[in-house]
Amino acid sequence: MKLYSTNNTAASVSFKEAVFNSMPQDKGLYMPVNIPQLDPEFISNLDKYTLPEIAFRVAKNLLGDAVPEADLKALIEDAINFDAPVVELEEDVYVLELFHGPSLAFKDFGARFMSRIMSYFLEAGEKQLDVLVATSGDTGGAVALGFLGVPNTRVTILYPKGKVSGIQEQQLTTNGQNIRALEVEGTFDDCQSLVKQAFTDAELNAEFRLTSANSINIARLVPQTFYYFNAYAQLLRQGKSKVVFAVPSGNFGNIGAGLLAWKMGLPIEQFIAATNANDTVPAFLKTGVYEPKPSVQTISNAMDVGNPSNWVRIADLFKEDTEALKKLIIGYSYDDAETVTAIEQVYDDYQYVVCPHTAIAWQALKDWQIRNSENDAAGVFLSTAHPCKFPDVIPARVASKIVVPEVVKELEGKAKQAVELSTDFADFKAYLLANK
Ligand SMILES: N[C@@H](CCOP(=O)(O)O)C(=O)O
Repeated sequence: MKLYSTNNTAASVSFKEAVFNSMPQDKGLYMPVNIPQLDPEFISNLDKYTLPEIAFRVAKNLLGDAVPEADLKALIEDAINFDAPVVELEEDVYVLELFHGPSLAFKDFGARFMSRIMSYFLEAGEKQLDVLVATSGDTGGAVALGFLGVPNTRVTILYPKGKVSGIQEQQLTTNGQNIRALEVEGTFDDCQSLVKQAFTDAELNAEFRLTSANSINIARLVPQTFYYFNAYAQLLRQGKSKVVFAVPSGNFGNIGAGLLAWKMGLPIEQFIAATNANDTVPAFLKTGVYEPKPSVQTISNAMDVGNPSNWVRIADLFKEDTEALKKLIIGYSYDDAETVTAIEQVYDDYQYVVCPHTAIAWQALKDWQIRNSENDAAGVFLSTAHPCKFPDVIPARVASKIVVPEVVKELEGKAKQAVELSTDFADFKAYLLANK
């Protein structure tokens, strides 16, 4: 597998280099030079395969010989050791539950695969890997658990103070060992820009071996393609072969992975990019003007991203063909009041509790289906996090129905360990240098 930079298509690095560099020095993002099509026979017979089998075939198709087959198989079986069921709620409305991993969010796919691939590539005696990660809520917890105790790695999580849920904060800040948390007096975008600046800082790069666990790292996107194929496999088992995916979207890594799956030949008819008030992409899809704005705080906090990192990858996939992009991806955005209404509606219609991000995707799917009533594709909305992570923003009558998993109960009483930080890069740099 070779990858280029979205800012320089002539550059070419190996998968291992792309994983460790995270992003090219020219500030673009890595993209595969080739996105090989999977055998159509395999795709039309996906229903015969298990999730680990599908994941292996998809990963092998993308990575080529970057990891020997037996090692790749073992790595996937270890990383993706939880399910991603598609549940039918009504005719042609399905939820893809992506919250059955240890941090109860879809980020477990990316974080667990990434920690294992990095650990696999790290050689004995090499310098410690310093993993930097910015989070608006869910990435941080998944990365913390994915890397906890992984030898020769240290994770530094930056999160916006007061803008993540109580359980998300506990997941980020109570781990100790090789995981540390920085509580930034700013937004997710501030956290993300501190991390990105660190990657281009000569002094920090000389001192540390820096890498990122955000979806700017291609190792996060590869495993996120698996569940699109696996969802299709489940639909095939129910006699459905046409599909539309509604994807809760913040940093656009999730939908970016779906588009990679589509490029590999998965017959997805439509992507619905569902956002909260941070509607940079839906606004672009309507007006043609791409105008990142500072993020605003919402109750679907993990999607509070004003300048989505992965949009450059998506634009790159379509090169100059904006019309094709706009045809395949439709954008919808909702404010907090609409989000709460959607949570209540989902509960009233199906006695099913969703998190605020998932509610937005459901609403977008329903709105799309109303406008496209002649289309008989199965509509699948992605459930990106377990609702128990957001008890305070879900109306009490619905929240009272949530069954809280054991892993959350275990967080109770654990002490928060976090260092407060300003949004000034000089402070972040000083912290890193003083805490080697
Ligand atoms: N939604 C994210 C924000 C970071 O996005 P990522 O996909 O680049 O890690 C979060 O929950 O932290």
